[in-house]
Amino acid sequence: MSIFLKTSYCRHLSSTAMAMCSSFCPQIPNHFRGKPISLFSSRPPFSVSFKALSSRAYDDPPKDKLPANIGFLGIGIMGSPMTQNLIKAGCDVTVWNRTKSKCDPLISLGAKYKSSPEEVAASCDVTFAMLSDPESAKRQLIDAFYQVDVACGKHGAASGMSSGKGYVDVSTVDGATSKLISQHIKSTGALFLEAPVSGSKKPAEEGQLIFLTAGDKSLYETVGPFLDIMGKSRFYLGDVGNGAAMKLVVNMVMGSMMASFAEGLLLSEKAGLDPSVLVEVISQGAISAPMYSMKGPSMIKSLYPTAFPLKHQQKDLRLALGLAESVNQPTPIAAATNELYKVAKSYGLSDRDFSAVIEALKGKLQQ
Ligand SMILES: NC(=O)C1=CN([C@@H]2O[C@H](COP(=O)(O)OP(=O)(O)OC[C@H]3O[C@@H](n4cnc5c(N)ncnc54)[C@H](OP(=O)(O)O)[C@@H]3O)[C@@H](O)[C@H]2O)C=CC1
Ligand SMILES: O=CCCC(=O)O
Repeated sequence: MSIFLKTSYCRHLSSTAMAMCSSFCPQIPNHFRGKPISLFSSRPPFSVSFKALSSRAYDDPPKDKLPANIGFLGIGIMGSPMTQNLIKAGCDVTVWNRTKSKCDPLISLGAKYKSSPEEVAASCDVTFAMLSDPESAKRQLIDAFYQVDVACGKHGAASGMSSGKGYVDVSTVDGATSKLISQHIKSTGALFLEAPVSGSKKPAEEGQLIFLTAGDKSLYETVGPFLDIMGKSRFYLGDVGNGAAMKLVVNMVMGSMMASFAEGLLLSEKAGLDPSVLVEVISQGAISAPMYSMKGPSMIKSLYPTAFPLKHQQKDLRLALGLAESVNQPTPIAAATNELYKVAKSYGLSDRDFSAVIEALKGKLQQ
C-alpha cells in the first residue's frame, strides 16, 4: 500500500493522538499518519470539533472491535476524496464504483478493488456507501437483463454482510430509503448507520465534513475514528431516519439561500449596482455565509465549476418537500425553490454546480 506523509498534519499531532493512531491501524508506523484520530467511549447528543481537541486523553476502544478492512462504494465527487483520506491515514481500503475507471487513481494510491458491492462487503469489516440518490443507494440497473442492487439485492452489499460487520450509508437519501436499507442490512446480523454529510467537495478533500448519524450506536462508536479522518465533527441523532431528516432540512435551507442569493445578484445588476460589491456587503453583515463569498465571484462570471451538482440539490429539495408533507409542515419557499431548480435542470444544467440555478432566473441560458 502506498502511504503518504502529510508533514503539515504530523507537526500538529499530539503524542496521545499518535498513540491512538497506532492502536487503530497497527501496521502503519506513527510517523506516516495523516491526521490525529480522536476516540470517545461515549458521546454527548451534540457535536464537538474533535480535531480541535486532539490533546485530550480518550479511551481506546477494545482492540478486538477495531475494524481492519474498510470498504467504499461510490467513487464520485465526494466518495473519491473521502476514500483518499482514509488511504492516506493508513487504512486498508477496498473500493467499488459502477464506472470502474474512477477507482483507478485510488488503486494507484493503494486501494484494493472488488467487482461488486457484495464482494466489497464480504471482504471488509465496515463498508461505506456514497451514492447519488435513493434509487442508486438501493438499486442499479446495469443493463436491460442484469440488475444489481447496490445495498439490497443480488450482488448488493447486504449479500456480503453478516454478524460482526457494519454498513455506513453516507449518501443523502430520505428516511424511508434509509430504513429500507437498514432492514436489509440488519436482517443479515450486521449493523447499520446512516451518516449523510454536510460539507462539499473541498471539505471532503480537507477532511472537514460534518457527519449527521443515526442508527446503531455501537457502530457509530466503532467507526468514529474513520469519521474523524474524513470529517471535523459528528452528531449522533438516534433512530434511523433522523440523520436523513437533518440533512434534508439543512439542504432545503441551503437551496433556498442560493436561489435568493441568485435573485439578489441579478437584481443588483439590473438596478445599476456592482454585484461584486453586493457580495462584499453581504460578507460583512449578519447574513454572511461562506457559500456567498465562495460562489458569488464565479456566479457573476457565469461560471459554475461543479462541487455540488445541481441535480443533487434538486433531489434534496424534492426529498425535503416529501418530509414536510409527511409531517404536515408548510414549506412554500422550498416548494417555489424546487421549481426553480427544475427549470435549471431543463436548461441542461444538472451536472453543473447548484449555483447555476441563477441561469433559471436570467430567462436566457448564458453559454
Ligand atoms: N457533492 C457535494 O457537495 C455533496 C454531495 N452529497 C451527497 O453525496 C452523494 C454523492 O454525491 P456526489 O459524490 O457529489 O455525486 P456524484 O454524482 O459525483 O457521484 C455519485 C456516485 O453514485 C454512483 N451512482 C449513481 N447512480 C448509480 C446507480 N444507478 N448505481 C450505482 N451507482 C450509481 C456514481 O457512479 P458512476 O461514477 O458510475 O456514475 C457515483 O459513484 C449524493 O447523495 C449527494 O447528494 C452530500 C454532501 C455534499
Ligand atoms: O449536500 C451538499 C452539501 C453541500 C454543502 O454543505 O456545502
